[in-house]
Amino acid sequence: MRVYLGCDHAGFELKNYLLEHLRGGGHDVTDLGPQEYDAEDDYPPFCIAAAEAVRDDEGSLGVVIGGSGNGEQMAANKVAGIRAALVYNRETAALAREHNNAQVAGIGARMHSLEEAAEIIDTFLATAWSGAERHQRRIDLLTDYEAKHA
Ligand SMILES: O=C(CO)[C@H](O)[C@H](O)COP(=O)(O)O
Repeated sequence: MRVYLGCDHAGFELKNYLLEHLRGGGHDVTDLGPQEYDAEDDYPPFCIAAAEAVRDDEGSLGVVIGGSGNGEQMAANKVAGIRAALVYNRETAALAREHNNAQVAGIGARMHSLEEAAEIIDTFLATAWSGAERHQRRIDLLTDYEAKHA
């Protein structure tokens, strides 16, 4: 799986942990930064860059990481066509793929151990979109709204 990562200072350690963990698991992982720890940095540019990379690479997935994952998920969702879901356990990670066909997971590094976060992200990456008609219908309604703002 091609995977794009972005974070802020609060997610920096987990981002680097996931980079090694996912590469060790055979994933093709691209780090959209930051490359250096900066306690004053801001998550939007890094998370938007990760979401844009996913948008431009059909079939890839992204992970955006912060303290809570909330703002990171919001940033990713600003990229047209991207569905980013906050994942906080294995079930929400699986449902984000099965029901929402989310291409990006947001996760809070302050909410989990490194190992637990890696398990959640492993689940997100390993779970397939169900393709169920009712879920596609709901996604289509979101896509329509995004296109028309009405
Ligand atoms: O989770 C986040 C956004 O949703 C950020 O990582 C968090 O707000 C950073 O906080 P601070 O600047 O106090 O370290």
